[in-house]
Amino acid sequence: MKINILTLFPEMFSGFKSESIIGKALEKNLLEINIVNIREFCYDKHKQADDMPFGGGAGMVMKPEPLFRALETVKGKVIYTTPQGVRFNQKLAIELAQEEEITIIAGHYEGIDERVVESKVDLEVSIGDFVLTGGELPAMMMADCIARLVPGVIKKESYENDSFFNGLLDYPHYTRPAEYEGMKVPEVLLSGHHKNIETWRLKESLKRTYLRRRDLLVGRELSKEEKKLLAEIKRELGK
Ligand SMILES: CN(C)c1ccccc1CNc1ccc(C(N)=O)cn1
Repeated sequence: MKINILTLFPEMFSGFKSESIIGKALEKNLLEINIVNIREFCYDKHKQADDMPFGGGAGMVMKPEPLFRALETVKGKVIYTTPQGVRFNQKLAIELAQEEEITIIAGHYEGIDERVVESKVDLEVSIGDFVLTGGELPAMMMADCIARLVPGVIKKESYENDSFFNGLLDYPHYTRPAEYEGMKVPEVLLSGHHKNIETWRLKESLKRTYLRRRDLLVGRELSKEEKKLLAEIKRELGK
């Protein structure tokens, strides 16, 4: 899979590409992340990437020419990160991870000229209802979320236990020491009894989802076991 990111600030992506899981995945050529510097496509003397808005008003708008030129050099579905977009989520990440190549435009200033959106952008995506100085962090977040779904980037087991993978929030995690500052790890996790551990984890996931994100339970089919555990949870909570 290849992810192109068009940006005026390529240096923002150097750590993202060199460190940790993404860094290793790129080393192993499991995927490709191609950072395209929009500035290189500004052919005028002052390399102007933005200009004043027609109709007046504060702020600047990213010029269409450099973006059209930069888009000529990449392929795949074109995504534009903007507060006006559809909400990014794991489901969309999974869909995008099926693509051979995608291109993400990281906007700046007040955004990009609408003619680029109308004629080149396939999907406007928002990572949440808040405003950032630029689209680079949203682009990085989306690339991270999509990259970890590419086979080989993370171990299959941990992907299968992802929050949202089974439609529930994740269960609590513990590691050594077994007791710290007087706080003990739940006994069942030390028992080596895999079935009991699996049941405890499922119940904790259900409890957390029920308490923190009951909306996630609305659209979700519950297995017989999950229904039983949820009934236990409600009794225990006295709700
Ligand atoms: C400057 N702004 C407001 C802007 C306006 C239009 C496009 C891009 C930007 C860059 N900023 C962004 C981008 C995305 C998100 C998001 N929620 O996904 C938040 N902020």
